[in-house]
Amino acid sequence: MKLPEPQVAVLNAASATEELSIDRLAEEAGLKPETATQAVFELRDERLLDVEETESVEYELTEEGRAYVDAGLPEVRLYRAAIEAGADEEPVQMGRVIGAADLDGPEVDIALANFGRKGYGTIDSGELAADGDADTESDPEAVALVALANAANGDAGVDDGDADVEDAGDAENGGESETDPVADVGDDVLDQLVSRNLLDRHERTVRTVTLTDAGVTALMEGVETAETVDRLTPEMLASGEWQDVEFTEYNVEADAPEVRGGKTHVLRQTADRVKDVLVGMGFQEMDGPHADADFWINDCLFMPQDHPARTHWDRFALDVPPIEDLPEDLVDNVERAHREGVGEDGDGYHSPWSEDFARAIALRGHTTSLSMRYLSGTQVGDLEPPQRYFSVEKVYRNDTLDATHLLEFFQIEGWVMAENLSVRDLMGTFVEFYEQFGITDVQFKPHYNPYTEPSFELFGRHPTTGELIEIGNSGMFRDEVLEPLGVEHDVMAWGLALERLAMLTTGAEDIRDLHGTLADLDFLRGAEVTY
Ligand SMILES: N[C@@H](Cc1ccccc1)C(=O)O
Repeated sequence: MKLPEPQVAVLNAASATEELSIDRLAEEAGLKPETATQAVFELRDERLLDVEETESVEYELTEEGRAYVDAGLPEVRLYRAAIEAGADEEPVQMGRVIGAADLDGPEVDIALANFGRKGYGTIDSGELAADGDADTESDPEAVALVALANAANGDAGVDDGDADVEDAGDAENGGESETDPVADVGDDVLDQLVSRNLLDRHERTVRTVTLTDAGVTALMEGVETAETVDRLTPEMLASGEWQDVEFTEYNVEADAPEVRGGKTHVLRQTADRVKDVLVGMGFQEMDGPHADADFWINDCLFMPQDHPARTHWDRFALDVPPIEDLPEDLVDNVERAHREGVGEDGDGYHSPWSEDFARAIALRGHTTSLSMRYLSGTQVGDLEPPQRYFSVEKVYRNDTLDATHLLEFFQIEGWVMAENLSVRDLMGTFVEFYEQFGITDVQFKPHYNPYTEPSFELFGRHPTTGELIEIGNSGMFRDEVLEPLGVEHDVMAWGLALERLAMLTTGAEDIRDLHGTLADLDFLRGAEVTY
């Protein structure tokens, strides 16, 4: 087998039985660590080496920690001074003890806090009492500090002069098995020292390398240095060897790692396609506020104010001032429709109706609020038939998250105003729309909405599970909706779920695979829609 020189050196230095760190391998192979690291990974890719990663934790004394190694912990100094002042016999004036303990500035607070915490004594109305039996000699924090300092000094100068102390299970840096100083110190003591800012904790990844069976076999069969080199190394540059070597030719057919560029999310692709289709069918786009007055979200739709969907269970209410600008005539008309009904035989709800509630702001639970705004003439003026409007926008519902429900999702809202519309027009529109997405068996089920009559739910068959899933809701707006708005023609309308459409076109079985924090990236990368 022929390999580039650094790989040959690393392979020869590696062992099948002993785990070696990359630094150690680099040293034995006479390579710079970065050259060795690269060679290690190349050899791993060729399955000649195994690389194992372990997290190691290192502790380093801070400047403050080092200062206490010599001077003693402030609380220990305070205790000694207290004993000398006889505070184990009877309480002593605190100021006297502090003075004698030679504590300055911030050390005073540190000493007092830890003195109490460790039960060295008590402080009461300016007097300090010491517990004569306290054993400051074996204070775990003090003992640990000294042990860590000794270990760090022992190491210093041997390697890189780093005064680091490593946690258990690490066999590098010198290798000689001394007892691990950190292993004897309990985790809670280490945590305490870190939180007192006497120790710094560093986490790092240590990679250890062993030969694989294939690596051993390769070595036994003989590994030679390839005559050509495939890259420049720092060593070649430093020695000038680069001038004499022959470089390997590029293999433009070699496998390369897969590079994934960004792509438009399937939901966005679906939304864009929906817009294209609807514009192609003669629709114009609506827009409007995500947070809107309940008036537009519900009252205009003849939704009684005590309807369950309007309770705090389903609604995301917002703690903001109520809406001010509502057309007064419209407010009156809507109130009248709710209380008394419309037309000659209209009846209304005869239930209380509060304008304050109507003006309160919430996140919209459907984009039918936009349809109300547009139909009322407040957005683009009064509209003469025929008119077609749509939106593909986000709505918010306090639902329970599951395979078919999200708390935020996109609705494909739409309506058509014309003279003499029938249910056939409504159904025909959906058939034409869904055909553009390859969905040819839309099914209709009679339904009830307070604002449409008749109403229909739409269902589509899931391509992989074969189950019928609900994909939309629709109907012809009632007079109780249209009359207050001043609309004198028929209006058919709908709200379709964009995510459900995407489930049918991508085969996603769980809506959460499509978007949100739980989205399945592999699924999304592979999801292909041919819109
Ligand atoms: N607002 C309805 C959809 C709908 C809109 C317009 C008319 C009829 C139904 C929903 O969210 O389910």
